[in-house]
Amino acid sequence: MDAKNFIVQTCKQTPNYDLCTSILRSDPHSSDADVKSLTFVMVMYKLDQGKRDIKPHHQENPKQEEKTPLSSFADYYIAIILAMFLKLLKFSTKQTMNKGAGKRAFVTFLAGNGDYIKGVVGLAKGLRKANTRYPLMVVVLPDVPDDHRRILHSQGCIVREIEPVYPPENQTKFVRAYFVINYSKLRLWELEEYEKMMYLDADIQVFDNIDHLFDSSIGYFYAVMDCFCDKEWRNSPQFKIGYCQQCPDKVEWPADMGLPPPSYFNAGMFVFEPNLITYSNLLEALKVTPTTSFAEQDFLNMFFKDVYKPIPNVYNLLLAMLWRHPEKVDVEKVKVVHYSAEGAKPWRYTGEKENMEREDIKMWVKKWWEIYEDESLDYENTTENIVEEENPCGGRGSLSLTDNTTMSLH
Ligand SMILES: O=c1ccn([C@@H]2O[C@H](COP(=O)(O)OP(=O)(O)O)[C@@H](O)[C@H]2O)c(=O)[nH]1
Ligand SMILES: OC[C@H]1O[C@H](O[C@@H]2[C@@H](O)[C@H](O)[C@@H](O)[C@H](O)[C@@H]2O)[C@H](O)[C@@H](O)[C@H]1O
Repeated sequence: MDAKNFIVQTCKQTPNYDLCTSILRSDPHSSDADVKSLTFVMVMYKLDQGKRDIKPHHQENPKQEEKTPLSSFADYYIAIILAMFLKLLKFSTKQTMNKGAGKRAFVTFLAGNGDYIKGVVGLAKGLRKANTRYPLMVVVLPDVPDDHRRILHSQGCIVREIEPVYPPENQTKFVRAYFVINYSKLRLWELEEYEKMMYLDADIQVFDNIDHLFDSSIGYFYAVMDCFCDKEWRNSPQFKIGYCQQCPDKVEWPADMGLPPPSYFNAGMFVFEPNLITYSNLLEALKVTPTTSFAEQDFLNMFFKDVYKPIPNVYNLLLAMLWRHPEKVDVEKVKVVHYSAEGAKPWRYTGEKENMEREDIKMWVKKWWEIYEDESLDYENTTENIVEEENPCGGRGSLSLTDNTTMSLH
């Protein structure tokens, strides 16, 4: 924000906009000042003006009775100015603090003009039903059509366009060709206006409030451990020897293969802190990292391996766990379901694919549809979209000397 606009924005918070802007613009120091400096300019002007106002009445040798009223007036005058200073300082601190401090949001990713839009709408309604306090941002690639964007807006989503991120040219075939678009998830770290975010794939549904995950300690990357048992892992050393991190004692990792792989997370759900330095490091690392079967998921596991903290699978139940590791699943406690198994996408579900005829799969698909089709969960039918009453006092941060700012000069 340029200095001129900064002065305008700052002076809008004071009781006398015109006086404020004329004072600040008259001082050469204002050209590149921040709010605190602008406040200082204001205070010094007022104090100086106050002395001038008082001076003409001030005789060379004021009579004693005159001196007392004048000095008490000066004290009162200074009290007003300093009260303004403190209020403006508090306002400016809040402004500084607002840059990402405390701001939180869920975020999902949408690419193409296909049917994943239904997944995002379902997710938006599920989060609403779970009474989350936080908004859902949808980062969209340029190929997401306007009508899909309109749908997202109509469901109360924050829609943010991002440019795709592509990995270096490489011969590796991804397990699914479209996984190449998932490298665009790296743009999430650019969202520095937020202090902490929770990423959720569009094929995820949230059935219970998980806001508490935002309170996790900073400096770590939180996600649920994945499973290596699906045939899509057939080219991996883990799959070839029947090893899975979900049951490390079932098939021990052979000593002659070195150390077992570090804990590996599913990249369909994670809690992270947007940060431009991390973002830059991610893009730099991507340039020199050969691509692998699970695309950005493999890359993110490599990049965050030293700060990754596994969280319980109730926060991202991969449906394949129901038949791969049923002993690790407590259905009653599940909060988040990830419809990642082949044939499990609710909006495409036919029940024909392997394991899709299971009763528990049918139950989870039915629960997804119940939310998706619940019109009471549409943004337009909820109280969220009632515009907040304009603050009769002129909005947040308005500077008013009548505020209960008490100050002692002693
Ligand atoms: O055509 C597509 C394919 C994928 N995605 C996004 O990429 C995520 C990961 O893809 P997918 O869910 O198919 O992977 P899975 O979790 O099933 O492995 C999806 O959830 C969507 O958010 C998308 O927006 N459009
Ligand atoms: O681009 C790689 C993807 O890798 C992950 O999906 C995989 C993973 O879960 C495997 O373990 C399963 O076997 C497989 O079916 C599934 O597609 C993420 O869910 C997705 O968001 C995305 O990062």
